[in-house]
Amino acid sequence: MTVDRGTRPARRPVPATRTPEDGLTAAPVNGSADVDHDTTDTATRPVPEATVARLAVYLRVLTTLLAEGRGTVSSEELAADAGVNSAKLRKDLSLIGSSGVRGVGYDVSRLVAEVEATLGLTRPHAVALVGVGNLGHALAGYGGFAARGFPVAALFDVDPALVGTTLDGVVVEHADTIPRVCAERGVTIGVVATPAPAAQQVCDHLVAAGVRSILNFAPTVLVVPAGVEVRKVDLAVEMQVLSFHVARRHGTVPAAGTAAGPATTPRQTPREAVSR
Ligand SMILES: NC(=O)c1ccc[n+]([C@@H]2O[C@H](COP(=O)([O-])OP(=O)(O)OC[C@H]3O[C@@H](n4cnc5c(N)ncnc54)[C@H](O)[C@@H]3O)[C@@H](O)[C@H]2O)c1
Repeated sequence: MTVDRGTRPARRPVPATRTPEDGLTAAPVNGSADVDHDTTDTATRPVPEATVARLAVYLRVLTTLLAEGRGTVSSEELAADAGVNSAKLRKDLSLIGSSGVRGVGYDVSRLVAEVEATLGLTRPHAVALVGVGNLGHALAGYGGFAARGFPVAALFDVDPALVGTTLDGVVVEHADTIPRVCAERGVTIGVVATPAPAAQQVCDHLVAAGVRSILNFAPTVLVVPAGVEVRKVDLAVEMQVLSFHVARRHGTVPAAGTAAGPATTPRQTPREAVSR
C-alpha cells in the first residue's frame, strides 16, 4: 500500500536510560516524555520500506488493542499478533523513536499516535477508485478503508451502465472527469482497477489531477513521472510465492542453477518479466 511517511516533529534528546540493543528503557511508562524515546533525531533517519510495511501491520494490531481498552502491550504479544519476532519489532519501533519499558511494555495509545504520525495518517487521505467492475465494486464497498483513514471520495468508470449509479453514497462519474473531480475533492490516492490496456491512461489522468500516490491492481507496469509513487498489488504473485514455499517444503524446488530452461520462460514477454 502507498505510504505517505509525512513529517514528524523532531524528538528531544534523552538521557542514557535506554538500552539501544533491544529498544527498551528503564523509565516508567507514564514517566517524563524525555525518558522513553530514542537518543537520535529519528525525524531525519530513513525508515526502510520493509519496516514501513510492518508498521502498518503493527498499527492494525494496536488499534484493536486500543479499542479493547488496553493500556500497555509487551513487545512479545505485539510481535506475536503481528506475526514477526519480537527483536525485529523492537528494532522497527526504535527506528521511529518508540520504545517500551522493561517489564511493562509499550503504551498503546502513545504507540498508535507515533506509528500514525510516521505513516502520515494524522489526516485522512481521500481515495479515487477508477474501474468499478468486479474488483472495484468489492473495494469501494469495503468499509474498512474509511475506518482506517482512507475514505473513498470518488468513483470513475467509462461504462454508461455504471456512470451515474451510486455505490455506498458515492456517485460513479465518467473517467473523463478524473482531473476536475480529483482536484475538487482533494484526492491524494488513486486506485486503478481497470483492465490493463486502460490503466496507463487512467494513471496519466490521475497524475494530471495532482495525485501522487497510486495503487495499481491492473497487471501492467505503469510509467509515472518522478515524485509519483506506484504500489502494485498482484494476488497471483503472492500465490506464486506461496506455491514456491509449498514446493520447497515438498522438496520439489530444484537447487539454484539447476532449473531447466532459461530464467524467463519462452511464454514471458520482457514486459511480463519486469512486472513480476
Ligand atoms: N491485482 C490483483 O490481485 C487483481 C485481482 C483481480 C483483478 N485484477 C485486475 O483488476 C482489474 C479489474 O478486474 P475486474 O475483474 O474488476 O474487471 P472488470 O472487467 O469487472 O472491471 C473493469 C472495469 O473497468 C472499467 N473500465 C474500462 N476502461 C476504463 C477506463 N478507461 N476508465 C475507467 N474505467 C474503465 C470497465 O468499464 C469495468 O467496469 C483487471 O485489470 C484485473 O486484471 C487484479
